[in-house]
Order: sequence, then C-alpha cells, then structure tokens
Amino acid sequence: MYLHGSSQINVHGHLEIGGVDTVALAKEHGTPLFVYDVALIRKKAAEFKEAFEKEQVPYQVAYASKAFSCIAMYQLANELGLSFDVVSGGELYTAIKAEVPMNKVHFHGNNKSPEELDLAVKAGIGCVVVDNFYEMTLLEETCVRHNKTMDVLLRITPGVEAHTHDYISTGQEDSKFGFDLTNGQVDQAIKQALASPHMNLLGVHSHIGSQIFETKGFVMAVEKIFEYIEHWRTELEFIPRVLNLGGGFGIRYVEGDEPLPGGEYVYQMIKVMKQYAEKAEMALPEIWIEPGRSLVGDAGTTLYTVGSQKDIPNVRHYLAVDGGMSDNLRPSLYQAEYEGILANRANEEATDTFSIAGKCCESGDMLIWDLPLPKANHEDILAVFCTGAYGYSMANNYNRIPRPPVVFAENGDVQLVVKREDYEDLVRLDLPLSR
Ligand SMILES: Cc1ncc(COP(=O)(O)O)c(C=O)c1O
Ligand SMILES: N[C@@H](CCCC[NH3+])C(=O)O
Repeated sequence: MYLHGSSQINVHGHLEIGGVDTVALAKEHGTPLFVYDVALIRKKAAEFKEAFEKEQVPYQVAYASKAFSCIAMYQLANELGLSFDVVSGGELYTAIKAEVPMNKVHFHGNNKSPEELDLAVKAGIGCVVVDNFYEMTLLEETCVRHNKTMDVLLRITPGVEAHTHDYISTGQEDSKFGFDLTNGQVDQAIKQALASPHMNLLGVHSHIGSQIFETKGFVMAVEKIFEYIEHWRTELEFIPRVLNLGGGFGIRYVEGDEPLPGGEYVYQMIKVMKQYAEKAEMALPEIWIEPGRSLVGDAGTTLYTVGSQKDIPNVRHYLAVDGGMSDNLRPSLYQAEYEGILANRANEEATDTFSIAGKCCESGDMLIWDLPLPKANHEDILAVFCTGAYGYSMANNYNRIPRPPVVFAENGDVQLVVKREDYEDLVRLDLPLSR
C-alpha cells in the first residue's frame, strides 16, 4: 500500500490524513468527502520555489487553479507565496473573493469572453495570457474602455508533443490553444502586441500537456522558443523578459507512475535556459511555471461509503460507492487509474479484487477496475487516493447528485472549506413552468 504525504494507519487500523482519523471525518461530514493533506501541498510548493531560489533565478510559481478552485485554496496558495493561474471568469471571481493580490493573477483561456476580460481588466490582474487574435482585439478594446494597460504573455504552441494522454496534450501543432510558432502566427501576434499602446508584452507562454514524467518535452519547448528568439530580436525588436513554461508535472497515481520531484523539472528548465540565454547573449528571462496537479493532486483523498454489491462469479465483483463520475470524471474521461483502501480496515489483507462502480446511470461510471481489497460491506469506507487535482474541480451534478464537501486536514485540525451541496442547491436556479 502506497501512502502519500502525512497519510498513515493509526492504532485503530484507520487511515489518518493530516493527523485526522478519516473514519471520524466520514462520520462527521458524511461521504463522499474530499480530504486534503495541507502539509503535502506546502511541501510541494516549497520544492518548486526552493529550486528557483537555490539557482537564484527570477521566477513565479503560479498555482493552476483549474486543478482545484475554492476560496480557501486561493488563500492557502497565497500563504505559500504562489501566484495564480485562472482560466475563466468564475475562477477569477473566486480569487477576487479570496482577496488574494490581483497583480499575481494570470488569466488563461482559448476563448475569453468580453465580460471575462472586462472583469480581469477592472480587477487589475497581473497579466493576460493572450491565446488568439480575436482575444487581442477584445483585450485592446477593453483596455481602451477602462483606460488601462495590461501586461501580456502570448500563448504559443511550440510543436512539441508531450508523452501523455491525447486529451491532455496541448503543445503539438494541431491544438486548439495558442499561436502557432512555426507558421508565422506568433510573429504577427508579437507585432500586434508591440504596436498596441495598451498591451505591455512581457514574453511568451508554452504549456505542452499534463501528467508528464520526463523533462525532455520542457527542454524541447525551450529549445524551440530560443530558435526564434534571435529572429524576434533582429526582425521585431522583441526580447522576451518572461518565459512561462506552463505546468504538467506528473504525480504518482498508481504503481508504475514515476514522476520526478518538482525541483528536478525546474533545475532542467533553468539549466537549458541558462545555456541558451548565454549563447544568445541575452539576460536570462524570468521563468514562470504553472503547476496544478503536482501541487494538489496527491494531497487529495476521496472517502466513499460502500453500498450495493454485485458478484458475477468468475467474471467480476462490483462494489458500488456513494459517488462516482459526478465527483471524479477522470476514469471515464481518460481511463485514469487510482488506488484505494478500506479506510476503516486499513491493516487487513486483501482477499480478492473488486471493481469500484459509481452510482451514476452509466456503465462507464467506474472509479477503479480490479482493486485488491478485503471483503467489504456497507459499513466500510473506501478511500481513493490522489483525487486532489481535477476531482472536485470537474465534479458535476449528473443525475442531480449533489457535489461533496471538502475539508483541509493538518496537524490534527480539520477545516471545512467547501460545504456539501444539498437538494435545495440543486433546484436553486430552476424556474417553474409559467402558464
Ligand atoms: C495553460 C496551463 N497551465 C497549467 C496547467 C496545469 O497543468 P497541471 O495540472 O498538469 O500541472 C494547465 C493544464 O493542463 C494548462 O492548460
Ligand atoms: N483535467 C485534466 C487535465 C487537463 C488540464 C488542463 N489543461 C486531468 O484531469 O488530467
């Protein structure tokens, strides 16, 4: 059994996270329940930051809040000295509500609406990562309207294919994101941004994908960008002051996943950037990164209560829990794999394999196939590990299932940071038929 961060088995044979008994948590808050190990988030953030600080490189580590967004999480990220990557008006609004410094917010998205840009400009965010020409026009108009100037990065697709699931690979040429580096679009975007009195072009941004275990893709992205830097300098009089290499650093979900420590990705980026900057006789650009999954992914665990079972002899034993694709879309979306244990009988040996089904009306609503477990019954609590990234944030109300609450656990203390939705919440926006 692989336990992440502060997770351990206590004297009662129960899974403990952040010094808190998860069985007690399930009793108090009900299930499904997301539990975050705050100390592990602190550790992950420190790893990235320390790598930059050790190398004395100007940097920003922006938390990619799409991985898990709520007011308390922005506040924690702020406490940890992180900046914030938001990708919608909703994430930006949550960050505003969290009262984090707006100048540390970077706004992403391939189709930002006029209203979203308006909110961003009014709030005075740190920078907009401009994705396309339409957005550039909208941003220009918005800045004119508010008589403001905005720092911008240009999102580019460097033509690097990350080794990961197709749906979470973004750096290849055939991608919906960003300006293409090789076909002249980036040059045109640079010219347009430089010509704008309302945009201050800081540099470029590349994000090659997610759940990446090797540094090669990031190094290749830097190499590709530097291939163009001389051209930008001589032809367009543009030298990037910031190079944002995005996020995508992998985590261990299951045995066989072998991520590097966060600092290792950073060291390799710095190493190659220093080489290329020296060769180009230019000052080292600031390096920005945007980890999401690697900051919060393995810090999150979902607790479920075991319900019905269906044993098909010699075929499969299904074990259904009180959540599923409504709180974790990743298995059905990407065939993502997870590990789990019975939180209340954590020391017991597995006797068989069980396939964990969700409660949604979809055959594809399976959380884990063939998980070794002791024989379970309806009083058992199943803990599924590593659900901290893209779990709650992709949770939904399919079948009108209310979304679970979220607690933060640290040093024996628990804080409820997102309440459980109830049935009233589900009908809050519904209007009766008018006759
Ligand atoms: C632009 C951008 N930055 C950062 C991230 C965060 O990625 P991850 O959670 O894999 O670190 C993403 C998501 O893939 C992204 O699209
Ligand atoms: N949501 C995805 C990753 C996409 C990241 C956003 N660009 C996942 O769960 O792996």
